This record gives sequence, C-alpha cells and structure tokens, in this order.
Amino acid sequence: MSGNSFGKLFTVTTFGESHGLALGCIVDGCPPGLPLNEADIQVELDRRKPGQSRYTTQRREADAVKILSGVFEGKTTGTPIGLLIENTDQRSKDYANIKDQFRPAHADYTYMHKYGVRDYRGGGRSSARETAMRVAAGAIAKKYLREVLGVQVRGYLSQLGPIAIETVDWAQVPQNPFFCPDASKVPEMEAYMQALNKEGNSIGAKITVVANGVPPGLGEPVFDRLDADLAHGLMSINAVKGVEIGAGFSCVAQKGTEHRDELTPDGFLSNHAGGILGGISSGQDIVAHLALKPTSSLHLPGRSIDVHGNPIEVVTKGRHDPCVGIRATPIAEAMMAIVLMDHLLRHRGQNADVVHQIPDITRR
Ligand SMILES: Cc1cc2nc3c(=O)[nH]c(=O)nc-3n(C[C@H](O)[C@H](O)[C@H](O)COP(=O)(O)O)c2cc1C
Ligand SMILES: C=C(O[C@@H]1CC(C(=O)O)=C[C@@H](OP(=O)(O)O)[C@H]1O)C(=O)O
Repeated sequence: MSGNSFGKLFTVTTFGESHGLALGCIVDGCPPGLPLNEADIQVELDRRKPGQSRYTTQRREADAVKILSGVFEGKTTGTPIGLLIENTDQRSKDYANIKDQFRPAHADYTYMHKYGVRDYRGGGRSSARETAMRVAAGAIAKKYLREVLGVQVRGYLSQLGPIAIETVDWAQVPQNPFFCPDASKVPEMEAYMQALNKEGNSIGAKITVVANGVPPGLGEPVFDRLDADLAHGLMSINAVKGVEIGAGFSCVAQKGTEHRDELTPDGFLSNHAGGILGGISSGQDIVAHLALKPTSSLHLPGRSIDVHGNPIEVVTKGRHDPCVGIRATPIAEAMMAIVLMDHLLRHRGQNADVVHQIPDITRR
C-alpha cells in the first residue's frame, strides 16, 4: 500500500494537492446503515477550514464537501464512500519564487530527494490542506462512534507558545478562535498572536485530544497496539513533532506508586496510562497530547540553497498560518476517531463471541 492510505478495516485514502483542482478521499469499511449526509461532514470541516480569523491563514476556502458514493437514501451502504472538495482560492503565483528553492523546515527539500519532482504551488501535497479530507473521513468515524457506541472524541489547544492553559472548560472550546478551553487565557493568546504577526514570525503549540466512553478491549497486544496506532495517526499530521499518551514523557520522573492507576470496584483512581494498557483500551478516557512545530513559511528571510546547491536567502510569500496548532484540534480529533473506528471493527471481527465475567469498572 502506498503512503496515501491509513487503517486496516476502516481505511482512508486521500488524494489532491493544495493548488490542484480538488481534494478527495475514499473511506472504505464503514458499516452499512449509518445515517449520513453532507451536513454531518460539513460541520466538522467548518471547524478546520482556513480564513476564519486573523490568527490563521487568510486563504478563503468554503471546503464544501460532496458525497460522491457509498450513501443511498440517507444511509451508508457499506460500499466505499467517495468525498470531494474543490479548491477555489489558489494563488499559485505567490510561489513562483520558491520553484527552485527549498524553504527551511517545509517539505520541499525532502520531496525533491524522494520524487525528483515537486508541485511547488502552495506546497502541493505536503500542504496541510490535505488534512481537510482527514477531517471529512473523521466526521464519519466520529458519527458512528458517537451514535452506535456513545463514544465522544474531542480536543482543545492546551498550549500556544509560552501560554499554557490551566483549566479545561469544554464549553469554552467553540467560543474562541483558538479552541482554547480556558477563557481567562484567550486575551493573552490574542495579544501574543498580534505581536507575533507584527514580527512576521510563527510559533509552536500543543493540542490535547480525549476519547470518552471507549469500551475496554480495543487494540492489539503487539505491533498494532492501540497506543502505537494512535501515535502513528497523530504523528502523521503535518508539523507534529511529538505525541504523548497519558503521562507521556512525564512518566520518566514518576515512581511506580505514583504512576500506577490503582483499581477499585468503583473505577480507576487515576489515569496516567491515558486509557491504554498493554496496547488495549482500559475503558478509561483515552488521552493524547500533540506537539506542533512553528510554521516554516515565513516572510522573514532565512538561509537555504536552490536546487543546484547554491546558497540563497529565501523569503516565502503566500498566505500562511502563524501558528499551525490553532487549526489542528479538529484534525487531531479526526485522526483519533479514525484509529478508534478501525480498532473497533478489528475487535468485532476477531472477538465478537468472547464471553467473560470481568466487570467493567469504568461503567459503574
Ligand atoms: C492545520 C495546519 C496548517 C498549516 N499551515 C501551514 C502554513 O500555512 N504554512 C506552512 O508553511 N506550513 C503549514 N503547516 C505545516 C506544513 O504543512 C508542514 O510543516 C509541512 O507539511 C512539512 O511537514 P512536517 O512539518 O510535518 O515535517 C500547517 C500544518 C497544519 C497541521
Ligand atoms: C489552505 C490551507 O492551509 C494551507 C496550509 C499550508 C501548508 O503548507 O501546510 C500552506 C498554506 O496554503 P498554501 O497551500 O496555499 O500555501 C495554508 O493556507 C488549508 O488548511 O486548507
């Protein structure tokens, strides 16, 4: 399989470039009978689309999705679901100057080494515009998980540069352009982004994603562990440089008595594991954190080389996110939902008939 697909039973294949005609995906393996229409998908795309605030790229795309196949009389048929979004606001001339140049920290240099050719218009396929299709596919996974299993997958911006959130109020997340769950931090984030925009620079960020209501037992014991597949799915998002599950790297400084999540008949006493033990869901919240690097395309000049190896000074034009993390929450939610959906189908396939007497202490 090429690198354009993800998943084993619930599979997502995307196609398209940022400045091409359209982006699309094929979602295969969705069970039949799920009520699905374009509005179900659009609502998620509208959370990710560019140009919605002064703190993101000013490219204006409606990201209007069309369902091409796999749905009949309002319900999924079990056959491949084809989805399409047309690109409408490409401004390819902005990229003429980097045709033969490599932007430091973007994918230009490595794409040329791999393919010997690159669509330099807006980064081509390396542009995070591709993530629109992951959000569209994730909307289907989210809907199934929510309506059939009662699983909720949601996320928030947990840190923007030096500004870390201190409280999580889920109701606040849709109330500001940052997906920030701590209302008291929003003015600070606005001021920080305004100063950053003036400087012409970019900044990194951290996102947290949580799945609630996941039944215990999803995952595999080795190789395709649920945590490994989550790390794969989340790390496959552009600009992600780190993924932590549960306590993540902070477990390095924890003692066993502190880290272990003790069990009682009424539930676990903590969740340092992030809802996964031995590669298999425990029934607790599944918690992941993502570190996203600062945007590489900058109007500030930087040293690089051209395709002939000559030293140059590169300045990127075009419309760019000053902090890519600001739009990453819906993408991270989508990837978590796709991984969980895939493992749900795999678990059903192998273990549908398993009978045991173990109580589910997370559902009491
Ligand atoms: C939501 C989102 C928006 C992004 N917007 C931009 C952007 O406007 N300009 C840019 O240079 N990179 C942007 N990126 C990052 C690039 O897509 C990414 O750096 C590039 O694909 C190189 O891959 P890597 O950073 O994963 O190594 C964005 C990433 C995400 C997740
Ligand atoms: C268009 C979107 O974001 C783009 C992500 C991106 C990049 O390099 O990742 C670069 C910019 O656009 P272009 O591909 O035209 O250079 C962003 O505007 C989008 O998310 O829909």
